[in-house]
Amino acid sequence: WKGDPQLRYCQAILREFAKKANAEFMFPFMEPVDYVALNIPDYPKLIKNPMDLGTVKQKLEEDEYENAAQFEADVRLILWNCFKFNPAGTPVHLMGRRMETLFNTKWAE
Ligand SMILES: Cc1ccc(Nc2c(-c3ccc(O)cc3)nc3c(C)cccn23)cc1
Repeated sequence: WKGDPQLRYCQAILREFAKKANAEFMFPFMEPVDYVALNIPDYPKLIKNPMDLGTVKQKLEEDEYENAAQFEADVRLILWNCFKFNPAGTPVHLMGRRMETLFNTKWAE
């Protein structure tokens, strides 16, 4: 991925997501949803394709993305899962909206 400027930009976006200044709304998406710890046993019934930014970072570093579109699809999967499970207006849904806005802004650059 180091050769592909688009994938290099994906890494810059992950660094932006990981900034302490963004942690207040990024934390639910940084690691896989631990539905046991969070006491949401229905999660795996509802969300068939879990995704999180830790997994995205690992896939990028292990060259699993052929192009930036595949990276974008995984980031949007994180958001769709969030909006599907967390109803509109709930704290985590609102955090997802803030992540979505940040991503759309950086992705459009
Ligand atoms: C009872 C209840 C209700 C909602 C939640 N959501 C939630 C999620 C979450 C993230 C992405 C996602 O696709 C689904 C859920 N992550 C969290 C965290 C880190 C702390 C607290 C709540 N969290 C947890 C428990």
